[in-house]
Amino acid sequence: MSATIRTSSWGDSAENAANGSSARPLKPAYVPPHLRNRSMAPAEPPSMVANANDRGLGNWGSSSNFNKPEFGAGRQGYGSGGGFNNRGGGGAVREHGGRREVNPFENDVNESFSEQENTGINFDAYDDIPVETSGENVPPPVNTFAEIDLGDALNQNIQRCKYVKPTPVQRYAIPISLAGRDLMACAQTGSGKTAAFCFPIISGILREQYAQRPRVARTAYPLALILSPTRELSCQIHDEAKKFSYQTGVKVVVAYGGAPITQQLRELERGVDILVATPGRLVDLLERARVSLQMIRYLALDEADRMLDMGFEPQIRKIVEQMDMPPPGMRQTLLFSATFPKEIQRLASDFLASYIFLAVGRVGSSTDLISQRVEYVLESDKRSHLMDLLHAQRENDVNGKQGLTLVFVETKKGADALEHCLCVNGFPATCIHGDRTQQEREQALRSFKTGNTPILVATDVAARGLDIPRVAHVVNFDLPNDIDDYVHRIGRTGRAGKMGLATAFFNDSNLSMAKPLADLMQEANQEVPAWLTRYAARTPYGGGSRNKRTGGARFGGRDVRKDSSYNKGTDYYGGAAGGGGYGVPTSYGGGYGQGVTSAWD
Ligand SMILES: Nc1ncnc2c1ncn2[C@@H]1O[C@H](COP(=O)(O)OP(=O)(O)OP(=O)(O)O)[C@@H](O)[C@H]1O
Repeated sequence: MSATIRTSSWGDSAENAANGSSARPLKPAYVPPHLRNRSMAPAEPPSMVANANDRGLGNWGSSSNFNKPEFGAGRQGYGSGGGFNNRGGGGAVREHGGRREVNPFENDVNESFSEQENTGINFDAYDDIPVETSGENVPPPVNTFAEIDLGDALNQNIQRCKYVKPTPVQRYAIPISLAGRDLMACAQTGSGKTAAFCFPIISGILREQYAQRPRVARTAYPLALILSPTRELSCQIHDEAKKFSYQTGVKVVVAYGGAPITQQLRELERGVDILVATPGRLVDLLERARVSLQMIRYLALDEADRMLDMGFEPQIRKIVEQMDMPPPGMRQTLLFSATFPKEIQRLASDFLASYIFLAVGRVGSSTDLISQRVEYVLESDKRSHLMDLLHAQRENDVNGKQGLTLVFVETKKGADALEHCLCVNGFPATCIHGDRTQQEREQALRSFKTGNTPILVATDVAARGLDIPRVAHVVNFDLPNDIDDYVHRIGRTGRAGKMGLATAFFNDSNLSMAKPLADLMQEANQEVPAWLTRYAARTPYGGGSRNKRTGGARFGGRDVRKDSSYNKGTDYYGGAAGGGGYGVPTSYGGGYGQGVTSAWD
């Protein structure tokens, strides 16, 4: 027997709210495994959410405390951070446009390292972590933040963040960057790369006496530019950078597409030292001459391999090479990612001068922290299988503090459809993808983060960089076509010392992923099902043509300059790929050519 319910999808409920109707087609409700084949009363209609922007917990068990900001709220009363030095020039950064600086720690609900919940990163586990550095005169790593002279104000903010020790990537990357060297850094997801590039930039800005910036009306002259592929990630980096630079006088501004440009222009006019941006919006600002890159001293590309992938490469080249940014050698360039395919490394060398290559960790994921499972699920069974998993999760929830579940699908339509299906079956879900308005995207993410809707269905727009505490489970409902994308997706859990679970649904449409997936799992000491090993043996290496990696060097964990074939006959740092473009017939989501609206940006 199936119960019928009325429901409303996210988009529709807004529309319905407008026209006073909420009628939807009738759908059978999900029946949990233990109630199947039983005569039963119609399932309780899920308490669907009235508000189009708030999918609420509905009947999601007893997880009533999802919404509570339990940690760190109201932390304040810190003394003035002072300043590293009295930096001259710069101008606009001291006063924050004459406004009082908001305490970014005030509403800090990041529980990652709270005493109650977390023992913090298990640093001992990292003691034997393999680290590879190459390049000339590599500065030695440090063991503590105290060993590095970051300045009082920044040190105080590090304490406010409750960072006790530097993570392995920070131990190596910060001294390298502070020594003024260009860096290509590869370290696993959730291992603290954001701070690894933010600390040296902030410290450097505080330390240096930069020449007076030009005074051209309505044009901003940032000293540092941090580029990232998605709006949400740029916002996150901006939030982090604001914490790190609190009371230092360093001004951080974010610019990204999909949001009104006027507000961003106003912020820029008030002065900016560090500009965090997505490429599309930045190009717009440059073309309007509202931003000049003439004074850039630091360029950081987060998710650098994605930024130099064919979707973004033309825009990145335009920003870095064709506008007024100082060339390599005159600026410091920092590239970070958890994955660095060799062909991207080659391309990246165009943007670097005498760089140091750093690889921290064994494989391109948080390895032991993430339990990886792969299950054979027919396309037609995926939905019911997912609901079984979610149901079991709910049943096993002993303390009412269910973790969050992130479900990755291939297409935007697929995301909408799955979200709808979950909601009508009583699983509080929301979704994020490139066809949603920016407001909807931000609202969905907020609702997920707070636990109000503990299931987020997402396309690859949420695959990289997002640091969402309490993501306990990542489900690859549709496997990606590229193993690196898999690495980034599962990296949304098992972050910063926490354990996580990743489940992948595999079927015959994923044959090209059999071998890379089996290899990756094996390297991460995960149990590889015998059937997957058989598939892997039968199928040639696939996993995305842009990402063939030779020699077993996982996640590009090897400096491409060491390859005998590297750049034969040309200058070591001259860039092997020349004009870029490495002819990749990819079908990965999100990439876009010049002038095309992006799901990412
Ligand atoms: N030294 C530290 N001590 C404790 N926590 C830290 C430290 N450095 C960073 N963190 C925390 O670790 C978490 C992950 O950091 P971050 O988002 O920078 O990871 P990432 O390496 O950039 O991951 P991804 O590859 O997914 O982008 C964040 O919540 C951050 O606040």
